[in-house]
Amino acid sequence: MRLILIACGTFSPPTLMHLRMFEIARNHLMERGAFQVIGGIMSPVHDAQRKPGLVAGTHRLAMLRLALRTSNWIRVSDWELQQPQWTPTVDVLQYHKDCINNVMKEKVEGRRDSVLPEWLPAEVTQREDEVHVRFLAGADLLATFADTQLWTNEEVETMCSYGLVVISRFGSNPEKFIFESDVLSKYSRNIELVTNWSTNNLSSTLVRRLLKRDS
Ligand SMILES: Nc1ncnc2c1ncn2[C@@H]1O[C@H](COP(=O)(O)OP(=O)(O)OP(=O)(O)O)[C@@H](O)[C@H]1O
Ligand SMILES: NC(=O)c1ccc[n+]([C@@H]2O[C@H](COP(=O)(O)O)[C@@H](O)[C@H]2O)c1
Repeated sequence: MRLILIACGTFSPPTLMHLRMFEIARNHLMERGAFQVIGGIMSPVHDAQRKPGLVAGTHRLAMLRLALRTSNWIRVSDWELQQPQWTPTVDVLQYHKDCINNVMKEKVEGRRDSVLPEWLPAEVTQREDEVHVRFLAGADLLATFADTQLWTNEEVETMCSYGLVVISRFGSNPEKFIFESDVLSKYSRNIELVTNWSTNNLSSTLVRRLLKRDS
């Protein structure tokens, strides 16, 4: 099964752990044998999210591009930043999935109408079998699914239908969290939990704090 992993987040700033998250997920899925991870997408959130410490999207995009210079499979998508306002994550997944399907359809029909986006892996058009999109997140983001102020039940269901790949994070207990959520339990087969054995509590918040102190 061909798969593209997409991670949405603030990336303010991007850290080594954001990149490690992709590598850990891809290694795990490839070892399982059933998946061929053909690409990774990092989608920085719109400035309208207004989270404290969120630097301007142009800077976050530039930092992500620099961070991903040496990666041959993870790319940045600026689609969220280009929108007039914040986009719910289900729509971000839908947009990228539709775009992949369109490009594949054009290839099958011998057309080349659309300009290929920078985040689209070349492998997409090399075969005709479906490319699945899965949401990649740390366990702390999964935990926010319980907050009905942030996510509706329908959104959580849609996210689970795409499939989730969740990387363990210090202080989070995703197994317990899934068990305690009716929706997540229902879709537990679509949630791939991956243990990060080289635990590292690096976060953008910590980097911002240290930078502010010049340390
Ligand atoms: N150390 C880590 N281990 C596992 N996942 C991580 C780690 N750091 C970030 N992530 C994941 O990366 C994604 C994007 O994170 P985001 O930039 O939104 O927040 P953050 O890195 O936790 O930063 P902040 O400290 O500003 O909240 C999320 O899914 C988050 O769970
Ligand atoms: N309902 C939603 O679609 C929803 C809710 C909360 C966070 N998110 C996304 O999760 C990512 C991380 O956001 P926070 O940094 O606020 O946890 C962002 O990309 C944000 O857009 C989406």
